[in-house]
Amino acid sequence: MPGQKPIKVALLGCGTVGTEVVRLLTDQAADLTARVGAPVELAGIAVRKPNKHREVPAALLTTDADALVESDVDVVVEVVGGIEPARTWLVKALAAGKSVVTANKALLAEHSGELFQAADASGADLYFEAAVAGAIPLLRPLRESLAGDRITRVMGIVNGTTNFILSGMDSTGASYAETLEEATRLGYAEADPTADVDGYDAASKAAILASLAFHSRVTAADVHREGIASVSAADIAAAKALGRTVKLLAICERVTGAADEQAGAGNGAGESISVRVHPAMIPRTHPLASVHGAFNAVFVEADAAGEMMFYGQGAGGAPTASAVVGDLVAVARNRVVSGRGPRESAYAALPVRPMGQAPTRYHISLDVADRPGVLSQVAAVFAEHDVSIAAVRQEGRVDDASLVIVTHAATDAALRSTVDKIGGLPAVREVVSVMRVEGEE
Ligand SMILES: NC(=O)C1=CN([C@@H]2O[C@H](COP(=O)(O)OP(=O)(O)OC[C@H]3O[C@@H](n4cnc5c(N)ncnc54)[C@H](O)[C@@H]3O)[C@@H](O)[C@H]2O)C=CC1
Ligand SMILES: N[C@@H](CC=O)C(=O)O
Ligand code: NA
Repeated sequence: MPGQKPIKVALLGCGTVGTEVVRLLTDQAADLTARVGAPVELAGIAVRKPNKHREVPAALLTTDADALVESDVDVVVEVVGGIEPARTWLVKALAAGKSVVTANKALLAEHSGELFQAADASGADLYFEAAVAGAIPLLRPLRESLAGDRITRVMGIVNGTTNFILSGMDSTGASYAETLEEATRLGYAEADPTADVDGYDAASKAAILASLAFHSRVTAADVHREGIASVSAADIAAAKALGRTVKLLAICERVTGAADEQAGAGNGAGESISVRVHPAMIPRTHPLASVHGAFNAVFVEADAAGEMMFYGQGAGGAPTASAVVGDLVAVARNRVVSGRGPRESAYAALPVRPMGQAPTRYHISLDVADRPGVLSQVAAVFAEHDVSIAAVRQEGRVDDASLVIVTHAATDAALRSTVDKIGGLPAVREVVSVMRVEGEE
């Protein structure tokens, strides 16, 4: 490409991901030039403390991110994280016609409308493959490859830190604190790991996935969220005893039917969506059960394509940088040919169903008095709430018994009321574990 004007890039942030972005841009410079059709040139790297970045060229470092965004760059790559000042930088860059590549799921899950509007107004590109499931190509397949199909469900493990913790607790019996410390050391956890363990990170990713899958604008506030802090060793043991394991799942489903309209949740065409993040027991034979450590995996179901599974590294500096640089190549190539990538597609505007109306299944483990009639008392409470029982297992001990009940699908509200009432029965000594069950009929 002799004589071809370089594509100038501003890099905002140089931490776990940013350092690897610089390394890939340096190591792969010749190949990237060939793929883009022009050299890709780092014009500057905005950091907070330049003396802490000996691994990148000192001449490129600046503490003035605003000036770098306003300079004559073509693309702004943001790997700082958080809402502000990232939001202001990116809106400014897009408004000025600069393309943006970001890994910032928290920002996209709250402000994608504003960012896409700014991109549309100026004709710039907004790409964010790294924001969900790190290295795994997932958003581009949803936005582009499956654009001709009708997606019905997206379900997966999208947070590496919590999967690392849950797999560790399941396989080695390591403590929660030990595994979290290790995940932070390996660069998987967010700057504030409560975003991971409390499910905020997965909820942001679920919002992004649901928006793309269902052509609707879903924000993090629309996502029902439960983290893993309440998952106990007893839950893991109860799961194991029944051939199951516990995973933090992000589930985005298209829900159809007259029930939606009756509940005032539909869109007039009988469709709504359910978007939720919570721990769930899945069978050990389910493909998601074999996803260990910080790996991510996402199942996508579509009418014509059927079932697909995307699997790979969802966190860590180098894997995430792979997705960032892949997006950078795409937006740079678009600029070379004066083209544009796909825009936001939120035309379907499907409403999000409240969690209370979402159909789920429960696994309930109880410590009960071992005397005649207890099982029928418990069963009566299920019947009263119209919750159907799929399986019961009872193991007697000297003067008490362990009772495990698995339900059929029922609304979350009905299941919660059932568990509350059962906990108050005199014959029930303790509700040992309550967890949703996914991945089985
Ligand atoms: N680490 C991972 O595995 C993944 C991270 N991400 C996302 O990538 C982004 C970056 O993550 P990490 O690299 O892990 O974070 P990090 O905390 O390692 O790096 C962020 C960098 O931004 C710098 N920074 C903060 N405020 C700044 C400011 N005002 N001006 C200039 N620089 C500033 C910090 O000093 C730090 O070096 C986040 O949005 C994160 O959610 C996405 C997927 C995976
Ligand atoms: N903290 C996140 C990093 C990637 O998004 C995770 O643990 O998955
Ligand atoms: Na990805």
